[in-house]
Amino acid sequence: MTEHRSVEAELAALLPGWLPAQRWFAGKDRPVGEVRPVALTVLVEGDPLLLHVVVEVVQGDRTEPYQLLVGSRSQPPEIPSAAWFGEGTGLYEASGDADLTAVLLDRIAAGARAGALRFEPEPGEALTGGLRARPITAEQSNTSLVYGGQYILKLFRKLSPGTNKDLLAHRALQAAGCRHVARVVGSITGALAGEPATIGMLQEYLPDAVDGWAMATTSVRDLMADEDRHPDEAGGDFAGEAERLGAAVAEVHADLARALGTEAVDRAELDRTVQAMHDRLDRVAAQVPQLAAQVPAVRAAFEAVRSDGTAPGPMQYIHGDLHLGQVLRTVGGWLLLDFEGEPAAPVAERHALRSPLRDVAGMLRSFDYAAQQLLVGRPGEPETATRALEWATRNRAAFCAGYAGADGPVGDPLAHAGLLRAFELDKAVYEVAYEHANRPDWLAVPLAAIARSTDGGE
Ligand SMILES: Nc1ncnc2c1ncn2[C@@H]1O[C@H](COP(=O)(O)OP(=O)(O)O)[C@@H](O)[C@H]1O
Ligand SMILES: O=P(O)(O)O[C@H]1O[C@H](CO)[C@@H](O[C@H]2O[C@H](CO)[C@@H](O)[C@H](O)[C@H]2O)[C@H](O)[C@H]1O
Repeated sequence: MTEHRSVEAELAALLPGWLPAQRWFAGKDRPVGEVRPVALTVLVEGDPLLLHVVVEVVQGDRTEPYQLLVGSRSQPPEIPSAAWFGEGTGLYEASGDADLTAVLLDRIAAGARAGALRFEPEPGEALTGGLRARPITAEQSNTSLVYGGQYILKLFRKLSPGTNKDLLAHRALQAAGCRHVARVVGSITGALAGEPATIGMLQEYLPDAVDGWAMATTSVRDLMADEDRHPDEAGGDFAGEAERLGAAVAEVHADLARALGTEAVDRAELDRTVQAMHDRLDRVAAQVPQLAAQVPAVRAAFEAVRSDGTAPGPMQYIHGDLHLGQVLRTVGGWLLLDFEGEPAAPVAERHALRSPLRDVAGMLRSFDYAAQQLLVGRPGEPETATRALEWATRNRAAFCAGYAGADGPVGDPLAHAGLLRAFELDKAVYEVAYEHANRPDWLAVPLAAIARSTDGGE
């Protein structure tokens, strides 16, 4: 068995090289300096060994805590090579080791404790233990494990003190009787600087659900397969689903407002909102030179919000990073997932009350992405580009109609055109930074959207 002290030293040496390659690592914008293991909890003792480890990642003047599951065993497990922290070290990220991760569900079912970690079922939940887990392979900001097709456990990678917003929003919506979220059945709480901090959320798993991104991009492909048809004539038309999705988002907004409260917007708040959009634009333009040409026009769209006198409706808890990959179509309707907000946003910002129009703007951007992703790496196909725009226009309109019809807190989103446009541009600016750091090939998608919007082309 490896001594835990030497594990700490090995992790401190290996993680600065390993962390930046992880999809869920949120600090890709600057180099990793020191990585300090600050809390080790033994979950499985002996050989194999499973440790829960909290590390502090130092990047210049920024220090952020992340969690890892660290495995070690004399018989190497069958796990992807990328899970090894370094060649020949014997230490690996253990979320893919099904023999070890079973213990997490069992501990939640038992309401167990381990060091500072508290494993708890939600009140009244009787959970089935003894299930093996497989990690979800999709690109994610966190790591999720599916237990026997029954439960899904999300391990939040970047940690923050208090109840994670995803858990908080899910619990509030569930208590409000909302039919558009998956049931929360348990949680894991750790400690950060002596304060409780959510580290995991267990939910019912919906095995037959399909995510909105897969459905929408299938519809786009179907359209492209027949060049004589328009989106409303294609067999795979998505507009009915887009409209139902709009209604689901409006209902979730109404439930969040009822459950967690609202705040009226005054002039000062509107000014802060506009200033925050300018500030983000400054930060992103400094990192991504390709944005430079659009900056003046984007600024003008932000300023128009100040002068056009449209109030963004009451502020409330919102989803915060809504896109087609965050919604699941089940036989019973649409579900919204992952209420954490933008992965890069500081925790106070994620919990801040905001205009629900931001979520509408996020989803409208996503319809644009679903259409434009086909053009990534295929410039110079004007016919395809026109048809992609047609698809996006139809589905964006259907989404807004669904939202308006379900009487969400802002009524008809299109009645707030100036603000909606500003929020969409602000989101696209965020996406420019996101793509620049994570998927440079896709940078053209938000850049083209900004160009279209500021040329008055949308
Ligand atoms: N309750 C669920 N049932 C089925 N699949 C789910 C469920 N919750 C999440 N998923 C799947 O897991 C993926 C990642 O979930 P998400 O909450 O967005 O994690 P992350 O915060 O890591 O992005 C989703 O895109 C979805 O495919
Ligand atoms: O789902 P996450 O919380 O990890 O969100 C991050 O990653 C998303 C990509 O996976 C990113 O979304 C952007 O790309 C999507 C297509 O892949 C598109 O549908 C979204 O509209 C677009 O914003 C998201 O911005 C980021 O926070």
